[in-house]
Amino acid sequence: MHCILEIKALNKTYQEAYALRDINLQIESGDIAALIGKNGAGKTTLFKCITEQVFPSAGTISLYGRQDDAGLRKGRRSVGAMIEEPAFFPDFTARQNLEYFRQQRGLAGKDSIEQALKDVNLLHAANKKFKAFSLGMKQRLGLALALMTRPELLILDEPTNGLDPEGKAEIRQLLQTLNEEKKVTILISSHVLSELQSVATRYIFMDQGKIVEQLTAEELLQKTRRNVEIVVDDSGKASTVLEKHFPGIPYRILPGHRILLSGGMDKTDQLNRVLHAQGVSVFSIAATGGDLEEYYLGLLGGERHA
Ligand SMILES: Nc1ncnc2c1ncn2[C@@H]1O[C@H](COP(=O)(O)OP(=O)(O)OP(=O)(O)O)[C@@H](O)[C@H]1O
Repeated sequence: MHCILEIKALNKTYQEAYALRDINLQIESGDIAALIGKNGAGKTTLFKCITEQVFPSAGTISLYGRQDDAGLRKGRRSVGAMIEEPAFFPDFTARQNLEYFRQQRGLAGKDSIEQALKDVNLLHAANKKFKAFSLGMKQRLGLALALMTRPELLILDEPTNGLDPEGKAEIRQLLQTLNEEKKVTILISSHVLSELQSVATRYIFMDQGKIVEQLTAEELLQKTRRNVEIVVDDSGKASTVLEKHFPGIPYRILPGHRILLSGGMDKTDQLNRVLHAQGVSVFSIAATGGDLEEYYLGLLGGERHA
């Protein structure tokens, strides 16, 4: 693991209004870092600063340890981005569209087109006109364009926006494959936490231009783990033991000899020991993951997303 991107004390103002305020951030190679925040939180502006589509008002950006102009220019060649919808030509095929951008951007090697189409599972539709694509296919073609430079860091601004659940799952699967097999580090934004929770390794929560919290996926899970589920041979006997020895922990008996405790995360060893000592066989005892969406709403407020 090494640091690919480092941002220090970054500010961006538009007509004196802060779009970004004192952003400090590090992205390590191998991360799938999810930038989560409501509309207007500053996600797109941050991405545009990294890709030099807008200029920061203050602060520094380093790519691969370099923040000088030449170093940043070199580093940006290893960054692929899909920030706003690329303006594909409706009457061009997928392949023709990519060829147009390959020439426009002066990218070497036509094989980059085939590889990018393959990476996003669009080879079968390479000769289909863009206007005949579904929204999910359009998004994947945008992703292919971002992948044509074989980036080490991929920046994606709400790539699942407007997609149906199947389209969202497809993009998630693609990102996971790119990350695991091609070792692409990914910085991705969304305003829906639940969309990213199965793939992200790190969460960066933004609100009103500021980073309000940064957590690894593991830390987020720890924070939201509240319940303990126990599987026993005899739930009736187990409930008697719980009431006698752990009167402060509310519980519910579930089908399949399961008992769900509201709390007790710090007492799993003790629970195990006491139940065994009282003649109850414990087959498993585990913390259950909490509701990450709830955590996000608690942190940032706002509406619940599906
Ligand atoms: N070109 C601009 N001129 C003036 N203000 C801008 C400009 N671009 C963005 N802003 C403002 O900066 C703030 C951050 O916007 P930004 O688009 O970065 O948020 P976001 O988190 O990406 O939101 P969304 O989820 O809606 O894309 C907002 O208040 C927005 O109105």
